[in-house]
Formats: sequence, C-alpha cells, structure tokens
Amino acid sequence: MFELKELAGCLPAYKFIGKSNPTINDLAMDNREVKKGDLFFCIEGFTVDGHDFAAKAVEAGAAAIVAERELPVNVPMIIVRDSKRAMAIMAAHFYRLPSSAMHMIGVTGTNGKTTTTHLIHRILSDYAMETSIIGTMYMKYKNKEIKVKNTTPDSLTLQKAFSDMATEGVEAVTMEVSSHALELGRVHGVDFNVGVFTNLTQDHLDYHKTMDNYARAKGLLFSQLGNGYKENHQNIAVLNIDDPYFDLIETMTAVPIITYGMDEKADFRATEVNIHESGTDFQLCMGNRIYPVQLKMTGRFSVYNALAAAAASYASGVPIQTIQESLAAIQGVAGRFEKVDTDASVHVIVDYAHTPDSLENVLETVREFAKGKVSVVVGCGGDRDRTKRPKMAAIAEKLSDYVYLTSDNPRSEDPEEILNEMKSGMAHNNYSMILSRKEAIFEAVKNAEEDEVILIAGKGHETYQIIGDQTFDFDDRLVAKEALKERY
Ligand SMILES: CC(=O)N[C@H]1[C@@H](OP(=O)(O)OP(=O)(O)OC[C@H]2O[C@@H](n3ccc(=O)[nH]c3=O)[C@H](O)[C@@H]2O)O[C@H](CO)[C@@H](O)[C@@H]1O[C@H](C)C(=O)N[C@@H](C)C(=O)N[C@H](CCC(=O)O)C(=O)O
Ligand SMILES: Nc1ncnc2c1ncn2[C@@H]1O[C@H](COP(=O)(O)OP(=O)(O)OP(=O)(O)O)[C@@H](O)[C@H]1O
Ligand SMILES: N[C@H](CCC[C@H](N)C(=O)O)C(=O)O
Ligand SMILES: [Mg+2]
Repeated sequence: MFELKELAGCLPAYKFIGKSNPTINDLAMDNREVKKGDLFFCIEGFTVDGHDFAAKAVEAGAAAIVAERELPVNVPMIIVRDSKRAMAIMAAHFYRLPSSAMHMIGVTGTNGKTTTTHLIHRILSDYAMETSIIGTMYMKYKNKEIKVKNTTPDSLTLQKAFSDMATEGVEAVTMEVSSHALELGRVHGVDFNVGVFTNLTQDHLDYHKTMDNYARAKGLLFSQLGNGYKENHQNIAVLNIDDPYFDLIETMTAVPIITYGMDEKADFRATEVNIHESGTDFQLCMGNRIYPVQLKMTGRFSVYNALAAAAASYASGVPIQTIQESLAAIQGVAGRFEKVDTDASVHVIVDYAHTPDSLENVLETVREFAKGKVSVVVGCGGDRDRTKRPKMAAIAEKLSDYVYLTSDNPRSEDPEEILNEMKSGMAHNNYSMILSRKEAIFEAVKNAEEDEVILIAGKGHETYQIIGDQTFDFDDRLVAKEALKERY
C-alpha cells in the first residue's frame, strides 16, 4: 500500500489534479478488474481507449486515475505524457523494485528467444540458482506454471510476478523480451543485468512498418541496460556478431559487450561445427581456451542459441564446465524441431518456424538429413505481417518437394485469402491448398512416400487454433500422431 502522492513521486514529471491523497491498495489497467482503492491507468490501446473507461473504473471503486488528459471524474488524477510508461515505473515502485532484487536476463531477437531462454534456464538451474522463465510458452517459477497472453506480459502482470518471484526466493529470471514489449514500454523500469541479442530478420512489419524501426525497438533493450536502480554491479550485453544488425545494436548500448558467433573476432566462438541428424557438436573457443560442446539439438541455428546461452550464463557467473554439462543434457524445447514419435517409415517434425528466416533454417536442416522426399505443411497467422506470406511460401517451395498450404491461426482474417497471398509467392504447382489444418496434416501423412520427412511448421508447442474470435483445441503433434495411426 502507498499514499498516492508518495507513489507518484517516482515519476519524472506529472501534473496532480485533486485535493485528497488517497491510499492506493492495488493497481489496475482494466476497469473490469478494478477493486476498491485501486489506482486505474488509462491506456490508449489498439482496439479501444482506456480513457473511455475511467468513469466506470471510479464507479467500481478506483481511488485515483493516471491518464494522458484531464477527465471528468471526481477522484484525484495524475496526468502524464505516456501512461503506459508511467504505469511501468509506478508498478516497479509499487512492488518495491523486485527486479532489482534478482539477476535479470532479457533475450530479444526475431528467432531463438524461447529456445535460448530455456537453455539459460537449464544452465542456471543446474548451477543451483533458483531461476524462473517468462516467455511465449508460460511464466514458470518454483512449482508454478502460469499461462500468459503475451510473450512479454504487460508491466502490471510482469512487476506483480517479479514481486511474487522475489518473495518465493527466485534468484534469477530469464525472459523473452519482444519488440512489441520494448516499444510499448512493458519492460520500462525492469532492471536487466544481461541483455541478449539473437538475430534480426523479417517479422512484425505490420506493426513496425520498416526493418529499421523494428531494429531500433529491439535495440531499446540494450540502451536500457544500465539505467536500472542497482548499484555496484556491471551490466553486460551479449550480442551475435555474425548478425547484419550487430553494428547497429552495438551502437545502442554503453555497457560492456560479449560477442558470440562463428566470426574470428567473437569472444564466444564456435569452430569445428558438426551438424548431425540428432544433434550438433562444436568447439567453444574463448580466447585460447577451447571447450568441446555437444548438443542434442540439430541445425546451425542451434549452435547460435547454445552460444548465446553459454555467454549469458557465463556473464551470470556460471562456470564453463556446468555450461558444457547442461548443454549436453538438455533434450530440446517443446515444439522446436520436435520429432513425432513413431515406428513408421514416414518422419514428422513439428516446428515453430513462423518467419521466412526460421522456415529457411529449419528446412535446410531437414533437407540435409532427409533420406527421402521432404514435404511441408505450413500457413501464416492472420492479423500479422502480411508481407511474410509470399516469402514463406517461396521458401517452402524452394526447399521441399511438396507444399501443403493450410491455415495457421487465421484470427479475424479470411483463411482462404491468407493462403492466396502465400500462393502468390510460388512459381510451381507442387502444392495443394487445404484450409483445414487437420485435413492438410492427414493428407501429407497419407501421401508420404517411404522415408519422407514432413515438416509441420508454424505452431510448434501451441495447443490451440484461433479461427475468427474462437479458440479451438489443436495440437500439431497429436493430429500428426492420429494421422500416422490411421495410415499404419
Ligand atoms: C497489439 C498489441 O500488442 N496489443 C496488446 C494490447 O492490446 P490493445 O492495445 O488492443 O488493448 P485494448 O483492448 O485496446 O485496451 C486498451 C486499454 O483499455 C482497457 N480496457 C479495455 C476494454 C474494457 O472494457 N475496459 C478496459 O479498461 C484495457 O485493459 C487496456 O488497458 O494490450 C494488451 C494488454 O497488455 C495485450 O495483451 C495486447 O496484446 C495482443 C494480445 C497481441 O496479440 N499482441 C502481440 C502483437 C504481441 O504483443 N506480441 C508479442 C510477441 C511477438 C514475438 O514473439 O515476436 C508479445 O510480447 O506477445
Ligand atoms: N537462432 C535461430 N535462428 C534462426 N531460426 C531459429 C533460431 N532458433 C530457432 N529458430 C527457428 O525459429 C523457431 C522459433 O524459435 P523460438 O521459439 O526459440 O523463437 P522465438 O524468438 O521465441 O519466437 P517468438 O517470436 O514467436 O516468441 C524455431 O522453431 C526454429 O524454427
Ligand atoms: N509471437 C508470434 C507467434 C506467431 C505464431 C503463429 N502460429 C501465428 O499465430 O502467427 C506472433 O504473435 O506473431
Ligand atoms: Mg518465443
């Protein structure tokens, strides 16, 4: 609990309107969740404007309002330039800066965030650091697994979770930081110790419009490093030196940098990379010290994820021997290059590739080891970057023998229209368009030849499909199993 004026004191600038100084019991950003004594934040969203719900919030018991303009309500008001960022800062203070009490690792980049955070989580946990994870799949700490709506949750959810984590004895947090979160201030005021950059390729241009804007949004994580509230500790940026955006990201941070990659100049460098069907091995070179690393995850991109995780863990104080052992032990991450268990001679791999770059990487890896033909079942999400649709289809066509274009999560869009946009990127006729994802998977399995590999791309670990405003149960792995069972 805080008095309103004391809490507002953490803001860099604001205008106070009102005579009283109520006690604030809790924070809320949705009028439907307001309780008596809450501070209500009016957030201008993409769908509606939270300022329109201020009166309802007061009716529900809000003791005060934070807004970007004066509103006709009879409770004290704090007027700020940006209520999203004010909310993030006030939430951090309301929960008494919980992120400053823990070792915070933020991972950003287009691809590999979920995988890298899981690798870091495993390494830190093996080193007996009580570690939590926040990202696309869930928020997990101690024995709690909490569902999340966003890869990086809004600042209220986030700061409240940090507070609970710190209370429960969590020592380190490894979290995905999406470009949306950075741009929308969801992690404003989070005191990161280590920032990790995986890579930058096309995605989310519906939102960011240009690659430059997208890169700048990602860069915010690194410019924010070192702006926290902790004293006497050094923050570190862990950057992929092989990525074309390395130079830009490097200029955006003032903290020391550890680089990783295959480039000769990399501080954490992989050499003698050997990629095989069920894993990868390489020599990890740190100056003149060389450590062999074995991974049970295949593909060149997995080497990058492992290097990023190794560097971030090392920067967090974990000895290299633990890092080697943990990397060798981890089996993989759900829905990432996950093989569907079967005795059949047809192989099915489920993978979360939903960008042109990830699809290309994964298909190249599949092709390298496929003894027979390669087919792909793939779609593109609705209400997302439309310009990636023809590109993903072109990549699927180029790197496989047959493509089944099908629905991903069409959301509010016409599923057929999405597939037509994909089709416009294709030159040959080795494809079918099957709107129902289940039918497409069944067809792919039915038609597969001996030793064929079917890649089901785009939904990975997801256990649902969003069509219109309805969410249905759907799991590529289970559907593929059913299809295999029907055929064999
Ligand atoms: C585009 C976007 O980021 N949208 C996010 C945004 O929703 P919005 O702007 O539509 O919110 P809104 O419905 O207009 O509401 C505005 C305000 O009014 C309030 N409200 C609303 C209705 C009402 O009756 N009463 C009320 O008080 C809301 O609580 C809110 O404070 O704020 C919501 C609450 O924080 C988010 O859940 C939502 O994410 C949606 C679900 C989403 O799909 N976001 C994607 C694009 C996203 O953020 N993705 C990244 C991952 C990308 C990656 O992995 O690469 C992520 O971090 O998840
Ligand atoms: N380092 C990488 N470079 C390129 N592609 C990758 C890399 N790591 C994983 N991938 C591919 O990208 C897919 C998504 O990986 P992951 O879930 O780890 O990424 P993410 O950044 O968390 O994605 P999202 O933005 O959806 O949260 C994987 O299924 C794989 O196909
Ligand atoms: N974090 C990504 C996930 C995309 C997954 C894909 N299955 C889709 O629904 O488009 C996004 O929200 O754009
Ligand atoms: Mg993710």
